[in-house]
Amino acid sequence: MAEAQRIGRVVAAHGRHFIVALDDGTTRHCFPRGKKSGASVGDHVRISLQGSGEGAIDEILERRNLLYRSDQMRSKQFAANIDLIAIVVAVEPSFSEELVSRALVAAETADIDTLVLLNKVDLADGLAAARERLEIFRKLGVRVLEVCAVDAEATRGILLPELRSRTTLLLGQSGMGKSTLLNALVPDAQAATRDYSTALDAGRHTTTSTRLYALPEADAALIDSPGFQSFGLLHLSPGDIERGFPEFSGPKAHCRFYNCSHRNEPGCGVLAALSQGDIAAQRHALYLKLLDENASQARY
Ligand SMILES: Nc1nc2c(ncn2[C@@H]2O[C@H](COP(=O)(O)OP(=O)(O)OP(=O)(O)O)[C@@H](O)[C@H]2O)c(=O)[nH]1
Ligand SMILES: [Zn+2]
Repeated sequence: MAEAQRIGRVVAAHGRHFIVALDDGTTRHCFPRGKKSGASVGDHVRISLQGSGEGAIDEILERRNLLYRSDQMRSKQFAANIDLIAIVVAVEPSFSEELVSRALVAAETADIDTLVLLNKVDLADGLAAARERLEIFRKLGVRVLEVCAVDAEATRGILLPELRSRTTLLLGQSGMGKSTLLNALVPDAQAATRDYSTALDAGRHTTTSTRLYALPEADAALIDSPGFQSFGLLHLSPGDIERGFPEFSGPKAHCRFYNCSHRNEPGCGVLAALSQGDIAAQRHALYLKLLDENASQARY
C-alpha cells in the first residue's frame, strides 16, 4: 500500500535529522530518503508519513533562494525561502558596519528584502551616534526601524505588520538584543527550541542550530540562526558581487570598458563616483575585499 504523502516545511535540522512542520500544526521527525539530504531550514518538502511520528523526505520543492553561512572557513547552506532579512543592531554595544554591508550583499544577490532594526533606543546617550552610523545604509534605500526589545508589546506592534505573511531571517551580532527581540515576538521560542533539540538528539548543538518559528498571528515565520557570524559569500561570481552593490549600477554605465572591475581602470564611472563622494569609501573597500576573498578561494 502506498504511504500517505504530505507537504511540510523544515523547521529544524541536525545532520540527517529533520523536523518538518505540517499544515495541521503537527511536526514529524524526518530522514532523507537518499544518501544525500540537502534540505535546509525553511525548505518546503514532500514527505511520506511513517509510523510513530516519523517521515521520509522524498523531495525538496523548488526554492526561491538559499543562503549560506560561513562556518570555520567553509560555506554551509543554512536557510531557504527567505523573504526578508532583518538585521538587528543596537545603540550599544557598537555594531560592525561591515557585517551589515555583507548581509546586504547576500540579500541583494539572492533577491531578498532587507530591514535594519536599531534596538535599545531607550539608551538615549548613544542614540544620535548610532543613527548617524546607519545613515550610509539609509542612503542606499534600506529601511531602518527603531525598537526597544525589552518592551515586548511595543516591539510586536512595530514589527508584526512588517513580518506579515513573510519568512524573515533574524540576524544580529552578539549583544545586540536578538534573543530579547525573538522572545518578544515568539514568547514560547525557548520551549520550542528545547523540544526540537530533544527530538533531534542534538542537545549540545542547540546554541548553533538554525530554527524556524511560526508566528501564526501574522501568518509569518521567523528564522533564528544562533552563533551566526557572517554570510558565506564565496559562491558569488564577480558579477554577483557587483550586483550586491546597487549604488554602482548608475555610475558603472559610464565605465569606459564594458568588463571594468572598478578597481583601477581608467575612465571608471564607479571610481569617479567614489572620488566625488557619491559612493561611500567603506562600501567600495568591501567590494574589493569580497572580490579578493573569492579570487583567493578559486585557486584551491
Ligand atoms: N536597554 C536595553 N537593553 C536591551 C534591550 N534589548 C536587549 N537588551 C539587553 O541587551 C543585552 C543583550 O541582549 P540579548 O537579547 O541577550 O542579546 P543577543 O543579541 O541575543 O546576544 P547573544 O545572546 O550574545 O547572541 C541583555 O542584557 C538585554 O537585556 C533594549 O531594548 N534596551
Ligand atoms: Zn568601472
